[in-house]
Amino acid sequence: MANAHFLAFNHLHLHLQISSPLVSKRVIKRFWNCDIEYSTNYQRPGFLNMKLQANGASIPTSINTADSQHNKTPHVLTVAGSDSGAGAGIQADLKACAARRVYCSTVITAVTAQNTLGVQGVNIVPEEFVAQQLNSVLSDMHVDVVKTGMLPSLSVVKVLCQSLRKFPVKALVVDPVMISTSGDILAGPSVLAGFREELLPMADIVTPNIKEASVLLGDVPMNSVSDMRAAAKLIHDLGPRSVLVKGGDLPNSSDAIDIFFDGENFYELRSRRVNTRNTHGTGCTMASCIAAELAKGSSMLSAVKIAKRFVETALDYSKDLAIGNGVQGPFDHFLALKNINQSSCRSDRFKPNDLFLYAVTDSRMNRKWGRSIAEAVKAAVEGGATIVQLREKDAETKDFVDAAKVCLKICHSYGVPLLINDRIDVALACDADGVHVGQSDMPVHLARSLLGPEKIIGVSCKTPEQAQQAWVDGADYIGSGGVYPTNTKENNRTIGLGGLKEVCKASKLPVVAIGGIGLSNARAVMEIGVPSLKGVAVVSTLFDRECISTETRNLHAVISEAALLTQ
Ligand SMILES: Nc1ncnc2c1ncn2[C@@H]1O[C@H](COP(=O)(O)OP(=O)(O)O)[C@@H](O)[C@H]1O
Ligand SMILES: Cc1ncc(COP(=O)(O)O)c(N)n1
Ligand SMILES: [Mg+2]
Repeated sequence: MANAHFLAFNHLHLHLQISSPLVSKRVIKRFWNCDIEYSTNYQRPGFLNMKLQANGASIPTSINTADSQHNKTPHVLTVAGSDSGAGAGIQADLKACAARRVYCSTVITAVTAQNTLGVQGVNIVPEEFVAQQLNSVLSDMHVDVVKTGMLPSLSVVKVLCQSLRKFPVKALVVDPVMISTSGDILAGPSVLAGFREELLPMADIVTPNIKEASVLLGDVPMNSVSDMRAAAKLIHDLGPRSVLVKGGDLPNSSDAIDIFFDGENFYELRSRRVNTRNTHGTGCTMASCIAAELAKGSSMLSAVKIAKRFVETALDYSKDLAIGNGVQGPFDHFLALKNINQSSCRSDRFKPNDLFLYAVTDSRMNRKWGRSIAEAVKAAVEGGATIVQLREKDAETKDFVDAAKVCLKICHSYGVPLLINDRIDVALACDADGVHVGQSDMPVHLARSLLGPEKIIGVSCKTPEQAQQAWVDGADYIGSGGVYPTNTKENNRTIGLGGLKEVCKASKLPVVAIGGIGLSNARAVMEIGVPSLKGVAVVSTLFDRECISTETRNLHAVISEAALLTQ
């Protein structure tokens, strides 16, 4: 708030009221002969919306405090201890911030030897070195929000408060970590004075669990939601702008209930209690997630609600993870670990030769011959298809996802990748191996950011320019055609063998030829003699036939012979 320089009115009583979702307190400062009353906060990062009142007039004002260089990446600094088991502490904070898409820097206050059984050792970082880390980060990087976790000594608390006075930030989230859930002491009673007298009055929110709330208030009993409410009010009296008393460890409670108090109103935040042993690090994650949302510009209440929903979702997803042998395991912030199950995963990523005999399904043909998608796919892989693409233009989404899951199992049992045509959402929902997109479907670079680095992305290209672009955009292969006229795709320009050859020559990616290819012309296609051409893709040649597996075997024989001859 060094921005009061625009106040040129001398000898006036100025009343500045800045609309404030975060800060309810008003800070009064004296500049020259003016009394300026204001409260700070931002609705959007970098903007202060305020009302300036002078001599009965009221002027709404918005000050842009952003300095353009600094306003781009939301940034949380966590000041906390390291947990070698990586469920709590600095490691949880980094994961929570990354999952909430906020940059996180780290000042380490202690290194703990810790696992799912408990804390085996603590090594405190000397306070001068904590100060040095704080100075390194805060003097160089623009930090939006500071979040504190394990502060192992009074001197570390003091060093932190000094740094915060020297480098003010937009919000301070204090998780008053004192005792781990395993019962181990992470900060001794000497720290309490530092919390009460110095740190809490600077905090925008403090987030004790029930044990910590009890300790902060001199060991008051904490057995019920009404005890939590009373504690929230008393802790608020210690100076923080808001308080969240977390009830994860409340005895005999079928729901997970937290009490949020902003100095005026109480909010009882309730979620179902997830039945799991994997709750190590919930408190650290909660505080980091609140900090991350504040850094992005949320109001405090909304940040707390998002954080609670995030923890609940992550616990539910991770309820069966088996990491460590102790009573309390870590959870998965990225909701991704349990799908990495070796049996359902293909051992290799994409290989160009997977394109050799590429089967593309067609729902009309399956209807005509009275078969399900899964039956058609099974017959094609039995006959030797080396990759399958589900191209279901008129399927209902739910039916498509269900069928894709079944097809994925079938394909994987043969070591064959399964791709989905066009529908990134369906590919994500069934965890298919990848997608094939056309020039007017989802752009390849966006498909890549949605699907991640390991999925296969193919794109249809008719020209050398499109082939070059596919490479730049991060595709894995291109499909080029129609080589011959076809009924499967309306208004599809035929590029002929000449066009295919041009594309193959220009392509740094492997190519599969498509369009009107069958037993009679597959050999001519394979014989164009450009090394990037790896195979042929077919629809009617396999699926508009009585016996799919026989047709697949026959086509396999033809292209194998052609491949041998062109080697
Ligand atoms: N089993 C659970 N199911 C759902 N939410 C939980 C569970 N355990 C804890 N939480 C939530 O996780 C957050 C952290 O709370 P808590 O575990 O009490 O803190 P701490 O980890 O500091 O002891 C709170 O929002 C709490 O309600
Ligand atoms: C380094 C460190 N920081 C914080 C906690 C608290 O986490 P929890 O309350 O889930 O045990 C911890 N166990 N270790
Ligand atoms: Mg916990």
